[in-house]
Amino acid sequence: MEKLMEQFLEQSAQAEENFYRVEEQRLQAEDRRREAEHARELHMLQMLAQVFSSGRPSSSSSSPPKPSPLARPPHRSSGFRCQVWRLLERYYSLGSSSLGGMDDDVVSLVKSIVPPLTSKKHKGQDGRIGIIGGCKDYTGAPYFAAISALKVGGDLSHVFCTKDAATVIKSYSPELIVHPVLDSPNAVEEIEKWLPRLHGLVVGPGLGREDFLLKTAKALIERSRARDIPIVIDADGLWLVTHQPAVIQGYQKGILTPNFMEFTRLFEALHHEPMNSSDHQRSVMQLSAAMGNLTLVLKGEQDLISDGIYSCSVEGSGRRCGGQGDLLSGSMGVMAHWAHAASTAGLIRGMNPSVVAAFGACSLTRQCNNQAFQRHGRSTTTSDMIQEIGPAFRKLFES
Ligand SMILES: NC(=O)C1=CN([C@@H]2O[C@H](COP(=O)(O)OP(=O)(O)OC[C@H]3O[C@@H](n4cnc5c(N)ncnc54)[C@H](O)[C@@H]3O)[C@@H](O)[C@H]2O)[C@@H](O)CC1
Ligand SMILES: Nc1ncnc2c1ncn2[C@@H]1O[C@H](COP(=O)(O)OP(=O)(O)OP(=O)(O)O)[C@@H](O)[C@H]1O
Repeated sequence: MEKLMEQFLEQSAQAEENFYRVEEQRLQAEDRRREAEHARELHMLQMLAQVFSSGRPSSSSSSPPKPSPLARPPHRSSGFRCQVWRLLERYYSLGSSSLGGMDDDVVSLVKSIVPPLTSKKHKGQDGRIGIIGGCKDYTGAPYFAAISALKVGGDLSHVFCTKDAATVIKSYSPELIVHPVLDSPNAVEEIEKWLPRLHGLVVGPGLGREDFLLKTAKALIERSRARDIPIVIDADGLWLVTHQPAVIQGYQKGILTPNFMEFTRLFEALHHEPMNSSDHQRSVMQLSAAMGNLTLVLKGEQDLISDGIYSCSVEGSGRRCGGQGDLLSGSMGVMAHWAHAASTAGLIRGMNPSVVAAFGACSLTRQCNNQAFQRHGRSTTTSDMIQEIGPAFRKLFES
C-alpha cells in the first residue's frame, strides 16, 4: 500500500512538473509572438508617423520625440487628419515604454487637477460623490468605493443602497452618508432629489443584478446624464450596460471600468463576435468607438485607457484581492469631478478630462496595492490598500 502511495505521489509530481514545463514553453512562445507583433506594429506606425507628422521634428527609429499628452489633433475638422492623428497617438503610446516619460507627463496633468487645500473653501466643494450600489449580498463593494472617494479627498460620500444593506454599511463607517432607498418603490425620485447636490456618480459596486435594481440604476444614469454629472460605471453597472449600451453610449463624461470578464461580455454584446484576446489595445479602441468614444478602462496587468490608448503600468504587486476595483471606481468618481472642473477652468487643455481622471485613479490604485503589499505581502486586502491611499496620493501627486 505504502509503495503504491509512493508511486502515485511520484507520478503526480512528475505530471505537475510536465505541466509547468509545457506551460512555461507556451508562455515563452506567446511572449515571442507578442514581441514580434508589437515590433511590426511599431515599425508600421513609425513609418506612418514619419510620412504624416509634418511640423513635428523628424524621429529616429530608436528615439522618437517625446509626445506631449497636452497636444491636440492639428485640425479636428478634417476626418483624414484625425485618423492620422490617432495613428500617431497610437504610435507614441505604443512606444511609451521605451519613452519612459509618458506616465510622468500624464501624472503631472493629474497633479494639476488636484484642488488645493485652502481655508477659503466650504465643505462639499472638493466633491460630493454618490455611489449607486449595495444590496443583500454585497455590502463591502459600495463601502470600499465610498470610503476611497473620501480618502482621496472628496468631502462627502453618499451611498444609495437597499434597505437591508444600509445598516451594515453604516456600521462599517460613520463617515459615510447611507440612504436605504434603492429598493423602495419610488427609489428613482428619492435619489433624484440628491442629484443636484452631487458632483459625480459611481454606478455598480455591489449593485447586484436584480431586474428592478438595474432598472433604477438605468433611470438614474439617464437623469444624471441630463444634468451633465460625470458617471463612472463599474461591476454590475456594466452588466446593465452590456444589455442596454445606449444608456451611456456617447456620453463624454462617462467612464467604464471593466475587468477582463466584464470587458469581454461588453465587447461581444456590441460586436456580436468573439473578441480577439491577443490584442487588448485594439479591442479597447474598437469597443470605445462602438460606445461612442467614451472613456474605457480595461483593468489588468496594465490598465489600458482610451480615448487613444494610454497605458498605466505603475508597479502594483502580484496580489489580487476582491474590492481593488471598488477602490479604483470610488477614487475615479472624485477625480472625474476634479478633472472636469479643471477643464472648465482652463487648467487642462487638449486632453480628455475623463482620461486624466482614469489615469490618476489607476496609478493610485496600483500604488496603494504596491505599498500595502510591502507591508502585508500575501495577506494584503483591500482594507490594507485603503489605508495606503493618503501616503500613495502624496507620493504620486503631491511630491
Ligand atoms: N466585498 C464585496 O462586497 C465585494 C463585492 N464585489 C461585487 O461582486 C459583484 C460581482 O462581481 P464579480 O467581479 O464577481 O463579477 P462577475 O460575475 O462578472 O465576475 C466573474 C468572475 O470573473 C473572474 N475574473 C475577473 N477578472 C478576470 C480575468 N482577468 N480573467 C479571468 N477571470 C476573471 C472573477 O474572479 C469572477 O469570479 C459586483 O457587484 C461587485 O461589485 C466585488 O467588488 C468584490 C468585493
Ligand atoms: N494583473 C494585474 N497586475 C497589476 N495590477 C492589476 C492587475 N489586475 C488588476 N490590477 C489592479 O487592480 C485594479 C482593479 O482591477 P481588478 O481586475 O481587480 O478589478 P475588479 O475585478 O473589477 O475588482 P473588484 O474585486 O473590486 O470587483 C486595476 O485597476 C489595477 O490597478
